[in-house]
Amino acid sequence: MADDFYEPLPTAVSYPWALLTKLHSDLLSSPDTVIIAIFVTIFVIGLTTRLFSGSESEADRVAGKDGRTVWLLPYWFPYVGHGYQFLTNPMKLMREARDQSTHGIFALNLGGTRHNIISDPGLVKGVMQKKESEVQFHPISWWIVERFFGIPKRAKSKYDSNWDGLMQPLHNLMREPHLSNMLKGTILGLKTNIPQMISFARSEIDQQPWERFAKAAYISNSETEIGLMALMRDMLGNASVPGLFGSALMEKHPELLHDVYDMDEGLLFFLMGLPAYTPWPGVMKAHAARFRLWQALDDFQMALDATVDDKPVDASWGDLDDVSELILTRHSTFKNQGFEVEERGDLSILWALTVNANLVVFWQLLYILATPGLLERVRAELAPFVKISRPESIGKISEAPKLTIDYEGLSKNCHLFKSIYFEALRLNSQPWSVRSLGSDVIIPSDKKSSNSVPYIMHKGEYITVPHDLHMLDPKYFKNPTTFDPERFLVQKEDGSLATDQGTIRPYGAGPSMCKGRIFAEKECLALVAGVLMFWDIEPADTKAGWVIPGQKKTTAVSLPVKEVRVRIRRRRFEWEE
Ligand code: HEM
Repeated sequence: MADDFYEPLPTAVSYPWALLTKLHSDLLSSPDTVIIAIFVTIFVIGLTTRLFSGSESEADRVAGKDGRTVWLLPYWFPYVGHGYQFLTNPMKLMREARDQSTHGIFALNLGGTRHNIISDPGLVKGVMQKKESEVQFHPISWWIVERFFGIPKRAKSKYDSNWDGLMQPLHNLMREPHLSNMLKGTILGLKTNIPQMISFARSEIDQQPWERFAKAAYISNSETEIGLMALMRDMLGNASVPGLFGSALMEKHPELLHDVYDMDEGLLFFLMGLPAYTPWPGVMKAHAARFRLWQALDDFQMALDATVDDKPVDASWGDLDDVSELILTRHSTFKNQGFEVEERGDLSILWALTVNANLVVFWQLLYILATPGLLERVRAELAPFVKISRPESIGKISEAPKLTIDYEGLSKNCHLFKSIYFEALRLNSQPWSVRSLGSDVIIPSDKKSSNSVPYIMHKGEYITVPHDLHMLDPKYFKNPTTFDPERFLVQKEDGSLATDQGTIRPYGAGPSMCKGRIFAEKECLALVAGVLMFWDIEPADTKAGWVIPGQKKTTAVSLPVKEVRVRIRRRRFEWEE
């Protein structure tokens, strides 16, 4: 029989400990309380981490020099740090931190690694002037090349020993006479394609490839409805890819550009190392696109090998005599230095050539069309440099009018038009420069900058410069999210106008800065100028008028969240009046 009178003797343990033990055993005695216990534990860990994780910027010394440590933003969970907020809304996190930091510099903990984030242009300059042995780009570059472009690991030593040889033709993109040589094909493509941009054909089979991808809808023999983003994106790609890689590659692989876009949308998945079978939307699509791109480019490299060796080449490749100096020089390094076909990384060139510039042209054009009164001013500025001449005609049949574009003249003399290009880049690009630290460093600020404080960072940490953080900073740009066509116009001492890019860095910074930036500027200006002078464009929804869509952030230049449908007609030229 149970002893109803039995009571345990009080134990001698201290009161708080007994209370905690009792609380713990009470909590675990029912399933609901297990859940509560988990939440309480998470809350306690979060609160403790939040209280002790941040660190103020303090005076420090490295290699005999004085400086300050970087302020670390407090976070809620150990190891994860700011990782969750960074993945879900990096700009919100960084904008708020930037606004709280004294000198446009702060640190985040991302998965256990410390990232020093810089937006102050003076400090950015200081970082970019450091030697590669201290502030390193190479390890990051190889990581991207391997993970994103899928270059096999085994090729690393070949890339290490041939890095300069492979980069040289890219540096040539910024030097004459190479630049003009390499631009020739693209400009020729634009001059040919712009007058034929719209076919006014009812049937898809008779439409241009860019019209099909942009979902052209026949309205009449002189008017078409079409998606502006998809149209502009492919118009540039259909000139620049044949311009550098020769015309056969895209003729044989008409889906090539769209495979690049699909692969680009999977950038994060590739960098996270997700395999193709990961059950997550977009992963398989990105892998499949990358696979097809490698197949196309491997075939292309084999055709170049055979041409150089005077061996038979599949007739569909033609004689490949329109492949640019850039691609041929890299091919000769790949071939002569024993790179296997599957190790040759020109996918990176194809990607860099197409993903950013192809979207900038859409934003440039849209801003010009959507801003009241701007189109007329721009057309007046462009008129001396874009000429459209009467076509040859035999009887009633006539060719398309001929277009000539003085692309040098556009860059040198069309200041309003160029200011709009910079403004489109400022508003819609999110270029980042990332470095790892090979030793403890002290980052000085630019002497001209208002901030003269040098900062100390330690070996193993990272420096990340999200240039958009500066490009949208109200301290530097008035009404930073509003399009201002004249933002980059300056008046010279003699009263004439010029364009000044100022402190924006849409092409990144330092030694890794975009090698295609001059090429990009010229092709973007040429396409938009040609289209504006040749075609009349109106919003498809005349009631709603022009609407600038929100931005979907990508690797560097944003996509619109929604396509902009427009109606296009050919302009009437003076000989038709
Ligand atoms: C408006 C269009 C373009 C924009 C906004 C742009 C932007 C960028 C950015 C942000 C970077 C990384 C910079 C860094 O790490 O600091 C980059 C790198 C690069 N871009 Fe561009 N780019 C454009 C067009 C082009 C074109 C047309 C080419 C021609 C092939 C090109 C070739 C390259 C190359 C080769 C690199 C790698 C440079 C290196 O690692 O040394 N880009 N670009």
